[in-house]
Amino acid sequence: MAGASGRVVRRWYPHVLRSFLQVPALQLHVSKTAMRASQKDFESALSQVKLLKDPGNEVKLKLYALYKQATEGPCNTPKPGVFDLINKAKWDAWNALGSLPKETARQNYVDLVSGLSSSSDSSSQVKPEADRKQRGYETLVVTSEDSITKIMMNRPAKKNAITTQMYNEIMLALKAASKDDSAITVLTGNGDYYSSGNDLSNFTDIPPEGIEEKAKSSAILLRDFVDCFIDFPKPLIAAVNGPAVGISVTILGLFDTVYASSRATFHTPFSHLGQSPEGCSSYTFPKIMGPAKAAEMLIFGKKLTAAEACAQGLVSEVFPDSTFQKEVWTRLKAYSKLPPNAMRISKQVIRNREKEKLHAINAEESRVLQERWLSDECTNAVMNFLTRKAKL
Ligand SMILES: CCCCCC/C=C/C(=O)SCCNC(=O)CCNC(=O)[C@H](O)C(C)(C)COP(=O)(O)OP(=O)(O)OC[C@H]1O[C@@H](n2cnc3c(N)ncnc32)[C@H](O)[C@@H]1OP(=O)(O)O
Repeated sequence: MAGASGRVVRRWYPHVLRSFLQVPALQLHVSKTAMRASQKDFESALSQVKLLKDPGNEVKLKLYALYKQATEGPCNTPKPGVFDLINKAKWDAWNALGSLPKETARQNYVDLVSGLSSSSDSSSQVKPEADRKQRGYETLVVTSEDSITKIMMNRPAKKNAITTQMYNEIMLALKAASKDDSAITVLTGNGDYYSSGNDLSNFTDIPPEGIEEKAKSSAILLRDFVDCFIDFPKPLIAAVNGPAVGISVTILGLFDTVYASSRATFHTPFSHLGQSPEGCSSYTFPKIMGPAKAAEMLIFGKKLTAAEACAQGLVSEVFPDSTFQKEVWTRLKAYSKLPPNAMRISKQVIRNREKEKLHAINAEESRVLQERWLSDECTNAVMNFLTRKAKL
């Protein structure tokens, strides 16, 4: 037991101490302004600190140490025992200030509080939309706030059908989100639909090399797209704001959590389109809901309500449509405050066991679809959709 507790202290404390000593305001020399903080400034900083939002343990330790040094001088109490973790951390922080003069400690305390107040003012301010929105996306709105990166599909007039450009932009946004400082990433849709799946007009853009080349490049795009979801390292949440079709449904099996509006439906009409399952759904769906239920969706195109999808394990929770946004974002903001490394590692432990398998399944599904796209069944179904209005 002694060994275990001792190890915890040794591993985290030097980090606290190091960062404590690196803060310029706390360095152990008398700065030009060090003698200027009056008792009044110090008292006002003491009142101000109570109004700040929680600055985190490291900063609280720094504040504690400076307060003690400013009011009592060098550390003068016995060192707490090794298992008294909190008091020992406080004692160590104070003791590390050595013989720093009381006036300097008072000034450093005032400087630190003043820095915290200005950064807390700017972080609580509602940032203008233009600042939060990441530039460079035409089919998405990508924002990062409250440790959450939100990727919103943004073709509401086309029910967020996924064009080649949107596939590419989603991949870019996921790659950027995997490296940014957000804790969690959310995919959602703008408007009444989550997404109507693959934009069927993708199939009309045939290159001079012919239809085979189109099928080949589409299979590569599909495989790369799904790979991004398999490999995404942080918790990935779908906020399914409305009906979802095709590939927007199948990839849900690769998300960590799926929240759905009560208005959402889940539909994979692959046979109707002369196509076959993708997004690793040939593996994830039978695993999630059992083979019989999966077959009804993937072979017969049965549409599920949100409640049915939840009962079958594809959806984590359903919220009434009228409160969907409010309830989901409140929940997500709470989750985004959990320790990000622990969440990442938990996801890795869950996902790594299956990663290789998922990549192999993705490759196989993409290969089969490449052939399907060249079939008469598929060509006719896509033509029927694209000419349906002309026929009316
Ligand atoms: C690189 C390739 C990878 C491929 C991966 C394989 C992926 C497979 C799939 O995703 S299969 C699923 C494909 N999706 C569909 O089959 C859905 C087709 N759309 C519909 O059935 C309907 O549009 C609807 C039920 C989604 C909505 O119906 P309704 O409410 O009546 O609205 P409209 O049909 O009038 O739609 C409005 C507007 O949007 C256009 N649109 C909607 N979905 C798509 C789509 N998937 N592809 C292309 N265009 C779509 C629709 O044509 C209307 O456009 P308009 O106003 O006429 O210009």
